Amino acid sequence: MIQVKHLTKTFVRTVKSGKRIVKEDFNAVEDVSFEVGKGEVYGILGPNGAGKTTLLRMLAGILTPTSGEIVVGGIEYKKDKNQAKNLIGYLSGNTKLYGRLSPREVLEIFGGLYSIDKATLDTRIEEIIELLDMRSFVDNRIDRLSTGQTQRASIARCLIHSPELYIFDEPTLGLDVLSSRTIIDFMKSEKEKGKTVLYSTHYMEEAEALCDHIIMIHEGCILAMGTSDELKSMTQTHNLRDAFIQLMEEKEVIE
Ligand SMILES: Nc1ncnc2c1ncn2[C@@H]1O[C@H](COP(=O)(O)OP(=O)(O)OP(=O)(O)O)[C@@H](O)[C@H]1O
Repeated sequence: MIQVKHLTKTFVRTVKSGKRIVKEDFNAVEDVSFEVGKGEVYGILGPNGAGKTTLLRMLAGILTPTSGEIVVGGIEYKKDKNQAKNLIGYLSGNTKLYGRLSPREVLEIFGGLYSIDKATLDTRIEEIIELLDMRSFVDNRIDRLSTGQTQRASIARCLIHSPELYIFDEPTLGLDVLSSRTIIDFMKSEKEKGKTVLYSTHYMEEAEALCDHIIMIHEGCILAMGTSDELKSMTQTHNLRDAFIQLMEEKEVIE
């Protein structure tokens, strides 16, 4: 469903060198390659600043890579980015919804942006309300919703055009167990329908339970990737947290 080949993003950062402040290039994402098949759930794990958001923003077509290639559903970004982006539902880490509207009104506006006809849109909105358990708050103002309800409304907005690939940046960050559960169940049910999910998280136990494959990244590079069992056996650990710490320590020793 998505192929990522040698993806790199270089930013400029400011560093102090003696008494001088100098600018230098650094790679927030460096030579990252992987492939996610249809109907798979891939988790991207990494500490703060590892490059997860930068990577997902490039995959969602929001940020232009410095080098490398992205192919979504057989369509190369370089050839037709808009067509490729139509296959994607992207949830950013800082999605803001208009507080005075209700989730239903947001969905109607986004449906209009995708030129979905009224009857199809009404049916789609009903499906999404069921899927994300939004019935009790779908007609309330967004600025009066709880954090978990607001997050579900943000996810709902990404679903309106029935994308094939979900790219979610920390969808369960800061949510209680019940709100997280709704979103995790949603990702599982979409996988069963053949949809593909690529998402970032800091929650190792969640990734262990949900993901078919895990990509561990550190300082922009892939540390390791595989199933949770493969990562644990490769590091001779019993959980992903220990596997990750071990892989980071090994990398630091090599450097
Ligand atoms: N537009 C930008 N310009 C310069 N540097 C940037 C820019 N965006 C991100 N960075 C830097 O790139 C690195 C990776 O940031 P990124 O937000 O991708 O990490 P992350 O893994 O998502 O972190 P977190 O888990 O804290 O959200 C960081 O050092 C960050 O400061």
